[in-house]
Amino acid sequence: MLTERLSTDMSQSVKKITGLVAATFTPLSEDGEINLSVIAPYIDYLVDKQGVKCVFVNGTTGEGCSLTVDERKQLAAAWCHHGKGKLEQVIVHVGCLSLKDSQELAHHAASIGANGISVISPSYFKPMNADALRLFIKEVSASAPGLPMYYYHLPGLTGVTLEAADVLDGIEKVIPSFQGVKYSGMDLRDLGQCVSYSQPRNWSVLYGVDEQLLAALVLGVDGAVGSTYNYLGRMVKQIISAFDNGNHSQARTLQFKFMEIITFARSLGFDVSVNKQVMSEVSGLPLGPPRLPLLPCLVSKAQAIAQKIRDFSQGH
Ligand SMILES: CC(=O)N[C@H](C=O)[C@@H](O)[C@H](O)[C@H](O)CO
Ligand SMILES: CC(=O)C(=O)O
Repeated sequence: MLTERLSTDMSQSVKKITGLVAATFTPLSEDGEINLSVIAPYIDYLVDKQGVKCVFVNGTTGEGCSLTVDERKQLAAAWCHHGKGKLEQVIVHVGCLSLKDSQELAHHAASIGANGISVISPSYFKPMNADALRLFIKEVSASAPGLPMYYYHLPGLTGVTLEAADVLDGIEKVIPSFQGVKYSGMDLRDLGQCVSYSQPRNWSVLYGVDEQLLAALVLGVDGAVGSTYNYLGRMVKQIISAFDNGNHSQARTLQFKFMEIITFARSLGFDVSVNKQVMSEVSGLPLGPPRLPLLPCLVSKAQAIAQKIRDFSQGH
């Protein structure tokens, strides 16, 4: 009964996610095991050094799909536990190829006090149409009916080309806990349609392509989830403030500088592995190597990118 009431009222009672959400990296030890001892200092770094108080755990950046269900539970629990009183939102990504695994992770996320869950489309057997994907998300949500559910749209990696706006259409009728979308696609028309559908429903639309955030802000997204907010959170907050204050030329100047960093990083082969090493270099946190099939990155590469980031942060 309580769950039912919660679910029905959810979209009005859940606070929108605004501002920046860091998509966290997963610390591994040199022998490839998850290294939970880094989570507490990692949270302090995000809050104190970057002013970022929301995290998205076990997503793309966190190599979620390369981890076991048990590892994902341990990581989610550590983020929730150490984040208590420090973080505002811990969103746990629970997407897996197996519905059962996703349900287990959703149920677990509710039991550890996560603030929300998110799910990516299965990508081996792909949903045939938006109905099939909505059904999958619904079945995951049913394992954590009291937790806000955010659809994670990432066509570039899943290969699922359904438009997010089609997935959202009518989804509130099947999933009472549905609360928005993390949009990591490039299609601004589809993104705009998601914003326009979400606004009257009080859902959150979070953008996920950091280097073109400004375009998404113009379209009215509520916030952003990204890997680079781990180490460029402070800078990107300035882009958002400039935009909010109507100082568009300042917002553009900063976004262009940000693009320059990403362009440089891409010229060196920027992937999650390089990104993770960059975060280790900038923050000093020992995040360790990535897990196969990602290959460890040359430290000199990450150092070159980290230097660019430092120059940028110091306003050069
Ligand atoms: C595919 C992927 O990992 N996207 C990240 C999150 O959505 C982004 O934060 C990118 O890492 C970032 O925009 C740099 O290209
Ligand atoms: C970047 C992002 O949102 C993710 O790592 O899942």
